[in-house]
Amino acid sequence: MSFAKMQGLGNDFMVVDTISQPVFFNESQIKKLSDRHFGIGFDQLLLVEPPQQPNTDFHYRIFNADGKEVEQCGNGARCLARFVKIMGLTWKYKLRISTLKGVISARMHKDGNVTVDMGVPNFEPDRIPLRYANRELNYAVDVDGIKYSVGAVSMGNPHCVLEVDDIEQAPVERVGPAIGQHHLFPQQVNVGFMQILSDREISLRVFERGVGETMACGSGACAAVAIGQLQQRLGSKVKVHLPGGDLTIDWDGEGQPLLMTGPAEFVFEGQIEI
Ligand SMILES: N[C@@H](CCC[C@H](N)C(=O)O)C(=O)O
Repeated sequence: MSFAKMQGLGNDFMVVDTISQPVFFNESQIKKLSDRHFGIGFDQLLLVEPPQQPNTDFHYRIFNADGKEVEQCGNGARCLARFVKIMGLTWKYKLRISTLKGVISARMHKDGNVTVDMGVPNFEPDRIPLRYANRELNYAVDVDGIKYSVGAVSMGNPHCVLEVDDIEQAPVERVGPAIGQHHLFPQQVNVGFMQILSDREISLRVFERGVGETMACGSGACAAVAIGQLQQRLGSKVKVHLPGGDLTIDWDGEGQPLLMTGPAEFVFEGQIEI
């Protein structure tokens, strides 16, 4: 089976074209392949499938390194758009791609950057899902007797965001997994730690569900900007500094889709027997 290794700001992917080579991966195969010592090594496996809905070009499936299928991956969407172009699966520069949670669209720029319309964020607790009766700007989440105040949103996948004073000192490895698996989030949650630098610039680290801390999280960047803007701390165009590099997020406010722009790079291709 042929695959490509791709990365978007260091969030890395194994990408497989299942249109020309029908393949199936089970959870334990994905876990093994994602291993950075015994496998290929990646944060997510991305599968390109034939379109399943009218007016779409491809269907896109996403699996975390732990082998579980998820709904959304922003950095992956940019890589997938470049993959189908590089592999000659399309001649288009604008694509509509269905995922588990809806349709996203991607536009490729001449400089190699890709803009993805990540859809309209949903702040209703039952859609995140989050076990709180009413929608609030901040929710209290108790971890070992300490109450953390978090904003929460669904970008198709669940996110919560905590504000920190110093991104370098953020307790990502300690608090990330505790909130990520907190009973208030029945499907677990991606946990973002955001330092607001100005109304148009933030630093962000994300402890991703099913992976751990990654170099970048595209849907996490969208979540942080949406939450920061609703709290009236951020403007409509925000540069997000992640450990692996920068994304630009544009958002015109509630009810509007978020646009994410950033790079997507092909690293190498290979063949494996599965
Ligand atoms: N890295 C991604 C998000 C991947 C999925 C996430 N770990 C989840 O479980 O929801 C991104 O760039 O958005």
